[in-house]
Amino acid sequence: MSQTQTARLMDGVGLARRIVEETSGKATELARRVGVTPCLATVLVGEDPASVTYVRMKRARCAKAGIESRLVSLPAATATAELVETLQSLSQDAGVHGILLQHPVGPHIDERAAFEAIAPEKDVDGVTMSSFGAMSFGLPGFASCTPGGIMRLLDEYEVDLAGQHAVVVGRSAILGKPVGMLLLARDATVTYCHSRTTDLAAIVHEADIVVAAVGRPRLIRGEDVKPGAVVIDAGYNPGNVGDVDFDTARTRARLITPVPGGVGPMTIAVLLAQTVDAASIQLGLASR
Ligand SMILES: Nc1nc(=O)c2c([nH]1)NC[C@@H]1CN(c3ccc(C(=O)N[C@@H](CCC(=O)O)C(=O)O)cc3)C=[N+]21
Repeated sequence: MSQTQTARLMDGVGLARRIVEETSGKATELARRVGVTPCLATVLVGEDPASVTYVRMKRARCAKAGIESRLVSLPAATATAELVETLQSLSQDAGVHGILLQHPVGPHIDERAAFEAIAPEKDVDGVTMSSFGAMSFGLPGFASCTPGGIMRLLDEYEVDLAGQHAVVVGRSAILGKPVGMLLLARDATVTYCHSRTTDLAAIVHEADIVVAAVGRPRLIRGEDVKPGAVVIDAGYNPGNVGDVDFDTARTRARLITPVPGGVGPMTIAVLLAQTVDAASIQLGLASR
């Protein structure tokens, strides 16, 4: 008899919806108490079609949640100094509670310098060194949205992390690296893999939890997955294709996130939640 198992899906759409509803309630309460609508400023450099789509999705979700969204569109040729000035002025604008600089910004811009121009208290996307450091040390601050969303999904499905081997494939500043730190903070045993890793498949095969975050379509295949593992696909390749070969991986995994409908909606939900939290803190209605 064939023993093909099918993983349970981790539903990012449903959980994101609940987080956005709760966030919307908090935004309404804030407006009622102090007459202020939480405001997220999104800075977009250039007109990369994928970025334009993501920014549109984020703004639509803000509107639904009662969050004001301010779009600052800059030409692709914008210099680092100009972008830094824009982010500094948004950082000083009392009407703006959260700032998101859409990544990537183009090769001629020093993206790190730009991120660092975001005031930590408005860094609702968790991209600054200050946010990364705070998160790594377990201090108050905002986590990067995708890592934050992944942790909420793992908690929703009651995945035990302590002592478990978590393999993170990818080491980007706002996804792979921080999700590894969050898993470590929960006592997982964390291995980072990346483009220079020798025998990726063998390491992934040892994982109780796999987080795929490299931007290589369907890199992680079913045969690489240890039977019973939890598979989180944080890839967002063109055409809504993840970093995991879903059809083969789901026959071995215990739990798996689909793309679309897994990590993506959670990223936006965490962004909105952190924007309202930032507003509450800035308005003196909550502490860090
Ligand atoms: N500073 C910065 N912060 C980010 O968080 C950030 C960024 N830059 N640059 C680009 C990536 C990508 N990203 C996604 C967000 C939502 C979906 C999402 O919701 N996707 C839907 C499908 C999308 C659709 O329906 O077309 C899903 O997976 O179900 C995907 C990708 C955030 N990013």
